[in-house]
Amino acid sequence: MSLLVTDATLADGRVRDVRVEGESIAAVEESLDPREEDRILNAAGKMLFPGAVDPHVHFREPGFSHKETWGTGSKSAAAGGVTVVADQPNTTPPTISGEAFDEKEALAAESAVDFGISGGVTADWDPDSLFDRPLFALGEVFLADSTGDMGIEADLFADAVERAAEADVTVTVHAEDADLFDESARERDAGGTGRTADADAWSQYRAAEAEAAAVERAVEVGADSNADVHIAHTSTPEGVDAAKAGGATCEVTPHHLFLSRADATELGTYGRMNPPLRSEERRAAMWERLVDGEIDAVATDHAPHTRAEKDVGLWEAPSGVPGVETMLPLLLEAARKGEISYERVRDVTAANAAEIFDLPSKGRIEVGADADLVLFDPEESREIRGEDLHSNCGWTPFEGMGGVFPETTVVRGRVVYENGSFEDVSGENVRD
Ligand SMILES: NC(=O)N[C@@H](CC(=O)O)C(=O)O
Ligand SMILES: [Zn+2]
Ligand SMILES: [Zn+2]
Repeated sequence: MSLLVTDATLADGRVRDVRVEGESIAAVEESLDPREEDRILNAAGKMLFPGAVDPHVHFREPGFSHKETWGTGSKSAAAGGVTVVADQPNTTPPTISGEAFDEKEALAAESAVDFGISGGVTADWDPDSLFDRPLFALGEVFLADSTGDMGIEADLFADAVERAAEADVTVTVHAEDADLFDESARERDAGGTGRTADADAWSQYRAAEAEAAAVERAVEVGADSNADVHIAHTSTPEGVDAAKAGGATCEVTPHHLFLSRADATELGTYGRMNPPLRSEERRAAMWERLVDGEIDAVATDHAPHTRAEKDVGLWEAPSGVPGVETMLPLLLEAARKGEISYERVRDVTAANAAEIFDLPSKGRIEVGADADLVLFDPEESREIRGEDLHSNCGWTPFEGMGGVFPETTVVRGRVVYENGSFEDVSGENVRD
């Protein structure tokens, strides 16, 4: 199969024709002649980006198919322009052994987009069999409990980092120090359930200081073993600065860029996640660090839970929000408004994660790269609505905000999504 995308505007403003042969990009030229067998995608007036690489999703299988499946999660990814996802280990069973990895990989055959599977660490892990598998990364390694209660002790963390360094696998870290959580915040909870709860008490509880302290520890341990450390979902400028000072890479989620404690009261438990929403001032500082180039990548931490699970009190509700379908749309909307450049959006959603996680064929529109592509009309902004999205959870914390959504998403040369419809194709493990 061959595909010819004509007159596409690239992130840097160049207008190009792009020819796809098989799974790869074969040519990027000012003008290419169509061949008889070509499927033509007329991109006049539209922009073409490399498919986004999201190194942090929770697609919930095995164990929690009522929240999300590889089928629904990956469709949500494709409809949002994400062509590679990396799944996290807090499933049931947790991905802490070779056997658990194999079980998850079999389920991931349902994925509409390419995927990676990361291995986790608990006191019961089996590093020998786990490192025998093609891990996307070791992590997220939980320094404090989050969904799945996989928080680990300092000694085990140091052992795990050493093992990962020996295996040349990047370690991704959920960096919060539970010793610095403010237990007194529980008393300041005003009550209520679901939307009527006030998630600000959650932000007070999992205090901002707890992040930088844990990041500092993680980068120190990483330096001792000469390991590659990547800090997951940094939510504070202090956390980012500690990561960069320690030589680590880091990511930020869309919810820490586009939401803050100012939204927590309205969101209620639907705004409860780890790390929690931060002050408006810290949110703005994160945005600055993203635009400046200090934050390496945007990753969604797509963590769906059902409405029934969220419609309880603040301290009983599970942590996490969905986001894989709205990351690129929110960033493209910000670019449309001139708040960030298209080139920077391209880099933080695709090229940088591909580089950090060693995916040389992903994340760029160049001859020889995988033909993972997203086509969109940069002026076509619409309201984000939970009911329009494809995640099984059916809600979004970004309800009512503007987004520029993909029209067409291509994974290794195959159109997987076009104007609301999916084609029945399956993704592959990026490490196979
Ligand atoms: N971020 C969250 O609040 N929740 C995540 C786990 C995690 O990434 O910590 C989940 O799996 O639900
Ligand atoms: Zn986490
Ligand atoms: Zn996560």
